[in-house]
Amino acid sequence: MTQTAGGTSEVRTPLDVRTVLVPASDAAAVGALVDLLPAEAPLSWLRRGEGLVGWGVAASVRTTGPTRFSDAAKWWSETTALATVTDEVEEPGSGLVCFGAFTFSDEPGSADSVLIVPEVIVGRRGDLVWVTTVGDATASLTATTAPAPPADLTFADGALNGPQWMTVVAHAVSRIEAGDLEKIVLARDLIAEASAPIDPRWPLRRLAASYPTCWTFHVDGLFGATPEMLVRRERGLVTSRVLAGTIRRTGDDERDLALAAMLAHSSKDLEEHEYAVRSVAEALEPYCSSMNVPETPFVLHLPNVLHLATDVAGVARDGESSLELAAALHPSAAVGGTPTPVARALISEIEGMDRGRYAAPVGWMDATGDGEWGIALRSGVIDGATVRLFAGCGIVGGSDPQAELAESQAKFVPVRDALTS
Ligand SMILES: C=C(O[C@@H]1C=C(C(=O)O)C=C[C@H]1O)C(=O)O
Repeated sequence: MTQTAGGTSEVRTPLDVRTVLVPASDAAAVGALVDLLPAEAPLSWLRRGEGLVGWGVAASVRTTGPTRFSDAAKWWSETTALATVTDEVEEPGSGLVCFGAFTFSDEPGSADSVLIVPEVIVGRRGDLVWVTTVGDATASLTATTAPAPPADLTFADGALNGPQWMTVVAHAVSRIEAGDLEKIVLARDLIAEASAPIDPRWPLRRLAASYPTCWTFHVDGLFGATPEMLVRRERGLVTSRVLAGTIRRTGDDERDLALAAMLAHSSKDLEEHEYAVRSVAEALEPYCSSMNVPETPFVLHLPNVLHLATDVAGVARDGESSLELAAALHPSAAVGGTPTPVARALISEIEGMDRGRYAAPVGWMDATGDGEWGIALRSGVIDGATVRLFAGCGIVGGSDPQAELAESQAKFVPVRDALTS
């Protein structure tokens, strides 16, 4: 049952949902959740082996344009209100759950936004493992056959080549220095082409293994391992992990530690970071009764890069769902810029490509509205034998186009390596 929100009213079939706990004796025998996924339309949200995987489509909705979040949220309220749910687990992520991915832009473009209710979901949190089925679906908890690697993969420039993109970055710097705006995030794309359709489980398994501290996702062709949590709502607690400010790792631990110290004191990176934190704190404030916004960022170590990071936390004031909070936060200055409207307009004017679902909320939500929405970074979109990869960089006054190009290369590494090695 796929619907287009805002269209004609259709008769909705109420969903019959059942969540059962996998007995502790069997839970240990369920291996990595990512290994349970079938090749056909797998859904994934995993970190350190915990999270949710799903498959099959019990219901879905597609939305576009400036009302894409509110249309999806309305559909979810209606869907949850109609459903019959038996849930013996009652953890965030048990019972009725949807996965979702949204477009970056308000402009209708090549991609749309989507919420999908899988027929089967398997969740793991600590020692708990549960299975949710919708309707007559049955769940198999055995590993599926291993996916094959992409065949004969080649990479090519996307919309702009490196020198063209550096010209765009230089133009943005001149606009910042002229006082038009303070920060803009500019992205670029690469196109990977295989000789046969690509099985998303290949990069997913590799990303989950190589980037355990990131959230490894796949929703409707969009996949990646993001280090950035736009918003999580769990039983009244709202948290967000804001990243901005990046240094490439060298592979030499001692040099990387020195780089981490440099990053923590780099005024350019601290400025870029401050804009991102402020945008999240200001957007969350109306929805929280109290908030904690640390004054100083920490350095997040990933295998390819180091980031300045700040964990913002708040207590939810009212009943806004995690998706409504994500809509209020998107796009934060970590992926848009400051001021947001000027940065968004300049992105569409000079970036030269359609971001699709890159740099927009991706994640899941349950019937209570609890959920996690990451920012779809370190990501790609699979379409048959083609993958479009994305990477972007925060630009402030004084940013060097050559250094930003190198930073974007480092941000392509997770998906690039996951496809090839
Ligand atoms: C835009 C991306 O990353 C964002 C930009 C960063 C930066 O410019 O330092 C760091 C983390 C992310 O917030 C990306 O990975 O594509």
